[in-house]
Amino acid sequence: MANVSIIGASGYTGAELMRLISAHPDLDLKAVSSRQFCGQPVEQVFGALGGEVTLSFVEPDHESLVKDIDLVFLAVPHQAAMNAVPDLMAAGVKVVDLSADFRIKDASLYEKWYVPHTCPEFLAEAAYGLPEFNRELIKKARLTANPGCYVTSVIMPLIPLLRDGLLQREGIIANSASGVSGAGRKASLNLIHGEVHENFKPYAVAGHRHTPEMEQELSLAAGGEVRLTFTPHLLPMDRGILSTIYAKPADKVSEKEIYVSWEKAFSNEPFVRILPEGRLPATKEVRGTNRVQIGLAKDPRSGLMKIFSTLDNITKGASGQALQNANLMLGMDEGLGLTGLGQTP
Ligand SMILES: NC(=O)C1=CN([C@@H]2O[C@H](COP(=O)(O)OP(=O)(O)OC[C@H]3O[C@@H](n4cnc5c(N)ncnc54)[C@H](OP(=O)(O)O)[C@@H]3O)[C@@H](O)[C@H]2O)C=CC1
Ligand SMILES: CC(=O)N[C@@H](CCC(=O)OP(=O)(O)O)C(=O)O
Repeated sequence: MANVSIIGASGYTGAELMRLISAHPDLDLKAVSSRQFCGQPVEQVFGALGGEVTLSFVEPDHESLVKDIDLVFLAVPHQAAMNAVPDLMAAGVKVVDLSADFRIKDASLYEKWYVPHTCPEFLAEAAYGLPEFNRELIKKARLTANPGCYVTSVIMPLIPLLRDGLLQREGIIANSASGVSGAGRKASLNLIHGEVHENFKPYAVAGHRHTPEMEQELSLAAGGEVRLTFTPHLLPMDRGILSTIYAKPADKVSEKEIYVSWEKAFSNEPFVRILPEGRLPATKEVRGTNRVQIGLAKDPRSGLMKIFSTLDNITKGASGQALQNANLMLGMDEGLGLTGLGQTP
């Protein structure tokens, strides 16, 4: 049994962590923070957790979030996370950070896309929390940087193919669409029902901040620089991401070779499913699960490979993956608390 706490538990990823941890056999959730709901019982804010999570929210600096705690989930916006990390490290707790603050290894690149980094001394030791490719580092880490939601959907299918030299490094295009919960639970005019419902639109087209994170991990896999074109879109749904990725195969590479590479990388991975030829992923099939589903089709006219990847942005895109990482860091079975299936219609 291990004791855990959540800083930023009144947001979407924090609430999902509470939902998942309440079904985890070996984690005891001891404290959860929110400034706006401080003092209120969790079930008053999230009715769905009634009877399961009996805690009340505390301020983010409350000692119960750290004292006798083995691992803290930081489910706060970037910058708030890096402000908290030095004290958490000094207190000797393990941390899974769901924000972007420790994902990008180069502090100047981070500053270009986000804000100046205030504790770059922790960047080198932070494990990049994609267990399918980084399991051994995560097991030993005291700080894990949980990947971005779009990033997980895009790099999961591409890493093995770039490692195996099956795709050209130039000209990869990823078009992704996300449900609105990807933007968090804060109020914002462009996220109200009247703006989002019955609407579908691209955003951040000049450059989304997940681009450098994707390029960092893909370049590592390819052993050389990868530059990709990424365009996010806002979908009128609450959860889910579907990424459609276009890539040029390396000389004469067939679909069969792509499937063989995926089989090699993922056959023992419980949370990655490669769909058989002819079947394509759909967001509902992974809703509420920790799974990524991946499909493939070759365009016979252009010769491009079309790769389709779907996940739930809140689960495998954030809190489910965070729990998978926490299980590893605490020496537990990686899949504990994460076995749920998606929806049939
Ligand atoms: N939503 C998603 O699909 C994904 C989100 N992420 C990342 O996960 C993190 C959380 O996202 P999400 O849950 O969507 O965000 P929300 O906006 O829904 O929630 C943010 C939480 O952080 C708390 N918070 C905000 N500012 C501070 C602060 N300065 N100090 C302490 N607590 C603070 C808020 O509560 P209160 O203000 O009451 O204290 C709230 O509980 C972000 O870094 C996000 O980028 C990553 C992948 C996917
Ligand atoms: C729909 C939507 O708005 N999605 C968010 C997802 C990014 C996110 O959560 O970003 P970090 O974890 O990298 O901070 C966005 O595009 O900003």
